[in-house]
Amino acid sequence: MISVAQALQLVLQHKISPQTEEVELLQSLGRTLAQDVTADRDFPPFHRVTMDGIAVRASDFVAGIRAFPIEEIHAAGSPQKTLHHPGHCLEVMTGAVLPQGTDAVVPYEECTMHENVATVLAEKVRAGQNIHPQGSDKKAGEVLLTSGVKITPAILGTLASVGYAQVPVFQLPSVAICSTGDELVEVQQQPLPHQIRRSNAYMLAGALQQENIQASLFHLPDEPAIMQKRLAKILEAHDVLLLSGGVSKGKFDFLPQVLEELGFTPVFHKIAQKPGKPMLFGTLPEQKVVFGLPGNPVSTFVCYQLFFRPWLHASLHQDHQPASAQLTQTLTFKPALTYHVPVKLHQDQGILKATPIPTTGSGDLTSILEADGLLSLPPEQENFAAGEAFPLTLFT
Ligand SMILES: Nc1nc2c(c(=O)[nH]1)N[C@H]1C(S)=C(S)[C@@H](COP(=O)(O)OP(=O)(O)OC[C@H]3O[C@@H](n4cnc5c(N)ncnc54)[C@H](O)[C@@H]3O)O[C@H]1N2
Ligand code: MOO
Ligand SMILES: [Mg+2]
Repeated sequence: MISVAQALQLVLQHKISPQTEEVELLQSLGRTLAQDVTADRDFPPFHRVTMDGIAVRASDFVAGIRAFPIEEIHAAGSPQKTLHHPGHCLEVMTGAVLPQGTDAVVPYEECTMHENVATVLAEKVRAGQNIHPQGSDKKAGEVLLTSGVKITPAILGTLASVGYAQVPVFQLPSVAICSTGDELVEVQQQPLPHQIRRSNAYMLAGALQQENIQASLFHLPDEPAIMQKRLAKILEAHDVLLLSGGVSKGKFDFLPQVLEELGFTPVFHKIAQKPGKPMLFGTLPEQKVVFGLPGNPVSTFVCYQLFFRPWLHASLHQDHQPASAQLTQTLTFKPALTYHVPVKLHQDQGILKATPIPTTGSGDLTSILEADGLLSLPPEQENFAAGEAFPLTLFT
């Protein structure tokens, strides 16, 4: 059986290379930028006044002048004005272009204004004060955003400031989520005593919505001929199959065989991990990718977080930041499997601490309600001490 690290490496080797598309600025939130973005002009584009007050020459103040006749009032949004006479000033508003011939702004709070003369009360006025110099944040042509970043509200603002009404982003794959199993009924149905509702499909659809992907939902009965026919149809319109259930050893776990008949090339089946051991991964003709997630709800979720999400982010050229956290209590786990423990996180004196959430196993969906992520305890160890740090996967 392959290790978690080997499985991840194989999954990442099958990342796709999406095309780019342009979307409207507001539609780009949460998407992945597909191009570097440079400053179209200096940031700020002019010497920007940062306080409402008067603009003067600092040398006039140093020479002893305190009463400055006001030549004009200069609002933000007006073209640059000029100071015509030494010893005079202009009233200026925050956001205005610093008037030519001035080099300091004294706020109203440090002046008295009387009959068109501003008297400076401050003890000091130095050149450059209350001015945001042109190009001091970024110079025209400098890279502001790099391709591969996930677009946040701050990035939206930056894109707006450089004129991106349309934003180049990577196209998202079209994903079909298929639940399998004759014990499953629709959410609105009242299950019979031997049935359950097909919750995995919605959990996966929700996780994908957080990635801006609107997946299509399907259900396959445990009947190979019907499964094959439906999957062939589903594959006509989708790049990725996210399957839940039907991949283990059961007499009705038909997926591996059905996929094979559709031209499936398995990359791996089974990973040395708990939960999620029976996971199946492979490809279909036309570069389609199949994730066969084990049906137990926690296994489904864990395999989504540990393998599908990194695959998606790598395909979209997004960076991945490895994380870790310290166990707060001692654990023992003997099988030679990576043990993914759902944990609740907290900070303690700047250190991220992870407390395992009690669970009855991978069928216990409620165990991940409280969880912030998974701590992955390595297979070569049996005892895990409080205070030891392990790799952490944060849930979305
Ligand atoms: N003899 C063995 N039996 C099992 C093994 C094994 O190695 N040898 N592995 C166990 C592990 S671990 C898991 S995980 C499961 C995986 O099973 P499948 O992927 O085949 O999934 P199913 O058999 O279809 O279902 C398992 C379980 O999950 C429930 N389920 C399935 N789909 C949904 C859904 N959409 N929403 C909610 N719950 C769902 C299903 O009712 C079953 O209870 O196999 C073990 N067995
Ligand atoms: O390992 Mo299974 O994935 O625990 O239920
Ligand atoms: Mg099964």
